[in-house]
Amino acid sequence: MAAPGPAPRRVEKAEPSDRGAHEKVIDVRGLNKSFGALHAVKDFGIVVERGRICGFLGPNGAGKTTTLRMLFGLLRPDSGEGTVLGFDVLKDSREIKRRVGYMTQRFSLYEDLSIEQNLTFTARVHELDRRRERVQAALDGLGLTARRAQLAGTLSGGWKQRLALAAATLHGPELLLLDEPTAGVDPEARRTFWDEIHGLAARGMTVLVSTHYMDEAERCHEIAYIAGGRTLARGTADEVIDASGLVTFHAEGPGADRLARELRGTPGVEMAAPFGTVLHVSGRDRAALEAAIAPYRKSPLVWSETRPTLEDVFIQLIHDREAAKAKAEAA
Ligand SMILES: Nc1ncnc2c1ncn2[C@@H]1O[C@H](COP(=O)(O)OP(=O)(O)OP(=O)(O)O)[C@@H](O)[C@H]1O
Repeated sequence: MAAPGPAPRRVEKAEPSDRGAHEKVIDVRGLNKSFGALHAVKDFGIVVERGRICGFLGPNGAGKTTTLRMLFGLLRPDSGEGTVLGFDVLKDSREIKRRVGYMTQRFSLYEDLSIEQNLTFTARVHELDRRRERVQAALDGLGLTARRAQLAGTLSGGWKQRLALAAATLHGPELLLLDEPTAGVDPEARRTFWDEIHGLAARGMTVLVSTHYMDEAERCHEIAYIAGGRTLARGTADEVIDASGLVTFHAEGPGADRLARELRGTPGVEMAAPFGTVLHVSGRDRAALEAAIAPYRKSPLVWSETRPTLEDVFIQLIHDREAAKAKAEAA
């Protein structure tokens, strides 16, 4: 498929040989996308360097899929600028698609084709050379050579996702955009999938992966958290936790988990949530928080200060957003 007119040039001058670890594989700013009256993505910007795994988090409807689709060139941003793999994100969608692997939220392969047929079909769609060789390498990589004739629809959820990953990487992309790749997959299969992601990143693949799982967020080199189309937090997990300014105490002992309701709404307590039999209580005003929990700091409960988790921070971010929204509506 020849593109009409002159071939797009990478905006950055770097050639493959001199592209180092700090190359900005994704470098976009001010991306906006609306669907009618709904402003789904607002002034989105992100830089992800080569070989990094960036987790993309946020509540349902936050704008993650829309952003991934814009970065892949499937959806044209209404405004914004920047590059993906050095190509202009607004103008060079064809070049970007050739070099990026995209795994959609739903299993998008053919369930009534065999594993091998799915991979061969994908190789044809990408007009790849050495198809047989590439498909064989993918089958070997998956450990599925013996089961090459098995229908994809008969695979377990975890294996389906690994097959989808093999299909998404068959054309040798430099960047992977993964949209909730392990949703509904059991913990062991998720772990295997993540080991593969880390293996790919160690070999120079850059990955932007959306997820709702906190353990997966913690397995990323860095994260971006968005809600209502806006980026609310960005950095490594430690940086995001530090920037939150949250102070967290946890209480253990009989009935600790049941204190959550009592403490919610008390001045100084911005979040109170049970985790099993343990209670997490967080706030940003240490003095007010300590005053709020003081009446309960007695036997048989054992209290200690703990580092906030990413989940504590994300819950906090959502509360802040809802409070700001309520205030704006009331004004
Ligand atoms: N093609 C479309 N037409 C109209 N509205 C859309 C379209 N695609 C997405 N939206 C809306 O844009 C908002 C953002 O959706 P998006 O799928 O990007 O969120 P998300 O963060 O990926 O959510 P989830 O975690 O549930 O997958 C939602 O309100 C969604 O309903």
